[in-house]
This record gives sequence, structure tokens and C-alpha cells, in this order.
Amino acid sequence: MTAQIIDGKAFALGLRARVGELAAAFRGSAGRPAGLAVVLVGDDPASNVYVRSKGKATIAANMESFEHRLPAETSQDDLLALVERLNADDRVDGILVQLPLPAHIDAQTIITRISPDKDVDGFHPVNAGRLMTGLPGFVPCTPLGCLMLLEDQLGDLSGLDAVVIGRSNIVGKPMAALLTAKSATVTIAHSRTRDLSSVVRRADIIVAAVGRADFVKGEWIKPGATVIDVGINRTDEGLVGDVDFDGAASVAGAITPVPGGVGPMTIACLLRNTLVAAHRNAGVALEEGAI
Ligand SMILES: NC(=O)C1=CN([C@@H]2O[C@H](COP(=O)(O)OP(=O)(O)OC[C@H]3O[C@@H](n4cnc5c(N)ncnc54)[C@H](OP(=O)(O)O)[C@@H]3O)[C@@H](O)[C@H]2O)C=CC1
Ligand SMILES: Nc1nc(=O)c2c([nH]1)NC[C@@H]1CN(c3ccc(C(=O)N[C@@H](CCC(=O)O)C(=O)O)cc3)C=[N+]21
Repeated sequence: MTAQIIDGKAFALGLRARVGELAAAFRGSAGRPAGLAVVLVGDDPASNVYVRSKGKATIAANMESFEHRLPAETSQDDLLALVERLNADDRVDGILVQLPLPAHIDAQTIITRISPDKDVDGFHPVNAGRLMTGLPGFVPCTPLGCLMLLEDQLGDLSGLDAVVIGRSNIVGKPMAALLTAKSATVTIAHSRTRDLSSVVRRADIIVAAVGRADFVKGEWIKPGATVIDVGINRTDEGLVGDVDFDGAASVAGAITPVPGGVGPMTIACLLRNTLVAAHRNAGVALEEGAI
């Protein structure tokens, strides 16, 4: 069997175009563009690339981009002060503080200071709690993008066996919550999981968010399963995911590539969340299911 390749890049471009149209309409009715502030502390090259591409995508979607680049030595108090300024700035609908932060800054303290109404990353404990309890709130962009690809591919997910490998607050845990809300039967695997290959072999849906190149092997995968590869690993062979792509593609039913799979969806969902935040913050109605 040869898997269908799930074209996340194309899906993301479609989503960005829809968001862009709605953002133009928002600008008309609110009298101002939706605004996204991105904060980068330090000069990590990968983070630099992400922040630049987020800024470009924001402008292309008819929104305003506010970039704040701070030196690596910035104190936690100075960063908190910037977050407070952005919380109070009516032009700013969404705030994203790029992770990872330098070691002297506690990321959780910063995230918790962002207004939950502007937390378009969905990392604030209030939004995490809303996701767990089924209340409306902001859902982290990467798992939201993965869910969109899965529903596009499979339709109804109810009753399907899903394995999420990884339990981080930004990918694994919210991914598992979303799949549970869609009535999949969800297993969360992590570094203490015993006999991971057997756990993975039962799954109709595999989401790999481990951070290790080519970690999930083709032999672990049930024939016909759908594989979502979240991993972004820079190797001598270039950018690769957490799944051994060639091995997996010969057994899976469908698989996301790296690059061109989940990554572009993350950015598209960030713009989507910012558009939703803008409507809520400005009190402008956004039709249910418009995006
Ligand atoms: N495409 C995109 O848009 C994005 C991609 N990423 C990428 O996704 C990957 C995961 O990111 P993130 O969740 O932040 O990473 P973390 O490092 O926070 O979490 C990794 C998870 O993998 C688990 N793990 C590590 N080793 C093993 C193992 N041998 N067997 C089973 N589980 C293991 C860890 O388990 P334990 O908890 O026990 O330590 C942990 O839960 C990275 O490659 C990252 O770059 C991240 C965000 C967005
Ligand atoms: N506050 C915060 N929010 C984040 O959402 C966040 C973050 N910090 N820190 C880093 C991770 C990682 N992340 C990615 C976004 C896009 C691609 C992406 O577009 N990837 C392209 C390739 C890009 C390339 O070539 O490097 C692709 O997979 O096709 C990847 C990874 C968001 N993250």
C-alpha cells in the first residue's frame, strides 16, 4: 500500500485565504484591522525564521502585525511589563510570545500573564481549562491544525482508536483533549510508555509529537492508518519529522509530510485564532462555523 500524502500546505493556504477575506470585512466593520503582536526574546535562528514568516502571513491576511524583538538578556520583569502593555493596547487582539524563552525567564509565568482573551496560542491555563471542559476558548494552533486535517481526511472520528505520542502542554495534551471531544478512543504515550510499538499498532490515528527524527517506524503502523507527523527536526539531511516517512508511507492510508504538513497549518490556525479574538474583543459578530 502507498499512503495518500496529506497536503497541509494547500489546506493551510485555503484557510488563510478565508481568514484574509473575513479579516478584510472585519476591518470594514470595526474601523481597524485585527492585530497580532509577536514577541521574540533572543536571536535563536529558527525562532527568527518563524517570527518573520508569521509577520508576513499576518499582513497577507489583511491584519496588522506588531513585532517586538528583545535582547536575550531581557529580564523577566521587563518582558512581563511588555505583556501588560500589549494586554492594554486596543489595537492588539492576539499576543504570541515565541517559545522557547531564555533559561532565566519562566515561560509559565509569562504565559499566565497574557490576557486569556488575547491568548491566541491557547497556552494560558484558563484556555487549557476551557478546552478540557468543553467551553469556548482558544485552542492551541498545532493540535487545532492537526484536527482539521484529520476531519478533512476521515470525516467523523467517533470510535476511532487514536494514539498521541507526546504529552506536552502545547501539542500532546491539547491534541488528546480535542480527539476525546470528537469521541475518538485516545491513548497518550510518552517516554515512560511500555512497548510503544504495540500501542501504536492498534491505532487508526497516530499523532507523533516527540521531537526525535524518524522515531516512529513503518512496522509499528497498522495498514491503512492515518499518520499526522508534528515533528520538526533539523538534521544533516534537512528538515524531517518524527516519523520514518518512507517506511510509514508504504503501510499507512494517509500521512502528512514534513515540511508541508502540520507546520503550515499552525500558522494558518494562528491567523484564525487572531481573527476570532478580534471579533470578540471588538464586539463584532462572527458567524458560527464561518471558518
Ligand atoms: N509543526 C509545528 O507546528 C510544531 C512542531 N513542533 C514539534 O513537535 C515536536 C514535539 O514538540 P513538543 O510537544 O513541544 O515537545 P516536548 O519536548 O515538549 O515533548 C516531547 C514529548 O515526547 C515524549 N517523548 C520523548 N521521547 C520519547 C520516547 N522515546 N518515547 C515516547 N515518547 C517520548 C516526551 O515524553 P515525557 O513527557 O515522558 O518526557 C514528551 O511528552 C518537536 O519536534 C517540535 O519541534 C512543536 C510545535 C509546533
Ligand atoms: N508561542 C509559540 N507558539 C508556537 O506556535 C510555536 C512556538 N512558540 N515556538 C516554536 C513552535 C514551532 N512552530 C512551528 C510553526 C510553523 C512551522 C512551519 O511552518 N514549518 C514549515 C517549514 C518551515 C521551515 O522550513 O523551517 C513546514 O513544516 O512546512 C513549524 C513550526 C510554532 N511554534
